[in-house]
Amino acid sequence: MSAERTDLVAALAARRARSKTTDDAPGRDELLRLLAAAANVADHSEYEPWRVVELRGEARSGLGAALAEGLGLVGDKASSTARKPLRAPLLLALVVSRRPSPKVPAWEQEATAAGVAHNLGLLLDAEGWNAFWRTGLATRTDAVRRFHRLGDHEDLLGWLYVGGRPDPDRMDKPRKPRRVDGRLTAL
Ligand SMILES: Cc1cc2nc3c(=O)[nH]c(=O)nc-3n(C[C@H](O)[C@H](O)[C@H](O)COP(=O)(O)O)c2cc1C
Repeated sequence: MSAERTDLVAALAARRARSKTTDDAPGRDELLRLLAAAANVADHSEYEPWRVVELRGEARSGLGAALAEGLGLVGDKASSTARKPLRAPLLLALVVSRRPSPKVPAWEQEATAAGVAHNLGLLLDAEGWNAFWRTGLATRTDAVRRFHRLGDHEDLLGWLYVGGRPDPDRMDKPRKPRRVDGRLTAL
């Protein structure tokens, strides 16, 4: 096995979602570079049924308000929900953008979009950023759809909360290897 392939296995095994971030975040050029690699997924008929929306600065407060509205919250509950997107400097909204097709059903297009999202999270992690995929009960509410300007053929898959690592040189405790023996069966 080549060294590059071994690195990929190690990067996947080491990936973890860390919630604490600094205010540092990857810029647009870095995101485009990582996205170009993350987009290299299995994609039936190459519909590219996905897109990603960057939310920085005030846009995160707009999302917070939409989350509270989507859940019909008022008062303190609305305020605490509205603060949630401020936990990271950059949120990447993950959108499945389906195309009507007799050949490639919706679930296949969703699998492709989810693949891009997983890849992007992994690459951000491997490049030293924090990336935490979050959703919530408000994710597919009308208020949140409107905020992201989704079309009728689109749905959110959640957000990657992205930021810097407070102490990049600190080694994480090695995580227990995933137990997968019962998940690989044969017929
Ligand atoms: C579609 C999706 C939605 C998720 N939503 C949340 C969420 O809202 N809150 C949360 O704590 N974890 C959520 N997670 C799980 C975290 O992203 C993360 O996987 C989990 O905290 C375990 O950490 P790990 O990825 O390092 O194993 C979600 C994962 C996926 C794939």
